[in-house]
Amino acid sequence: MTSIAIHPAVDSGFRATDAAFAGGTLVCKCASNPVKVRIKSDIAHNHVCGCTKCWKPEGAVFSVVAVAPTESVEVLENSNKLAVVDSAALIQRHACKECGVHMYGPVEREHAFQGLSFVHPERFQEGGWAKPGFAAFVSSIIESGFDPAKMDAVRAQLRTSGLEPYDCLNPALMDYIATWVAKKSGVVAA
Ligand SMILES: N[C@@H](CCC(=O)N[C@@H](CSCO)C(=O)NCC(=O)O)C(=O)O
Ligand SMILES: [Zn+2]
Ligand SMILES: [Zn+2]
Repeated sequence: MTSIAIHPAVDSGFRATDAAFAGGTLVCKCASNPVKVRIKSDIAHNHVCGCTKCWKPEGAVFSVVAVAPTESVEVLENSNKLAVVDSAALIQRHACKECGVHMYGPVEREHAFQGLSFVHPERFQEGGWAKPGFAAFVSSIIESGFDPAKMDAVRAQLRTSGLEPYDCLNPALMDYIATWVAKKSGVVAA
């Protein structure tokens, strides 16, 4: 059976991870004057995402995306090349206007993820970051034109790569969001 191009970092086997990884510098794809963004802490909840909004490298069906505290994010170079993709979205994805890479996406609105920024660790110039732990928004790949008849094959391939498929986020994050909502509404004590 032909395999599906999930994402280059997944399909080629993950690079070694380093428990001591404490951030690095994200670099866009521009050959000259690349945007550089420093992440001054480790990333968390790294996952592959099939949603239509996350940036994916050429040919990939999924993105690889994680979070870091927004206070750990600092644009180092060429900030003039950055623009927000969709100012109405929860995640304010700051993309390079020339090469299209999403460099960081802070959540500023009142939400369980407020204070976190979404980043694509494959753009770290350093190795060592934690590999993705699950697959999110898998059914959403159909919204980008993926053949619905191949969804069983996609989910099987994700599982083979150690990425349990979910059609939203994983249970830990969904429980985290629901707990935040329950505390905000008062049905659970804050
Ligand atoms: N079916 C939609 C889903 C889009 C979506 O909700 N994406 C998630 C995950 S992004 C990284 O995990 C999300 O939280 N989006 C918030 C936002 O994009 O601001 C689609 O595919 O478009
Ligand atoms: Zn660029
Ligand atoms: Zn996404």
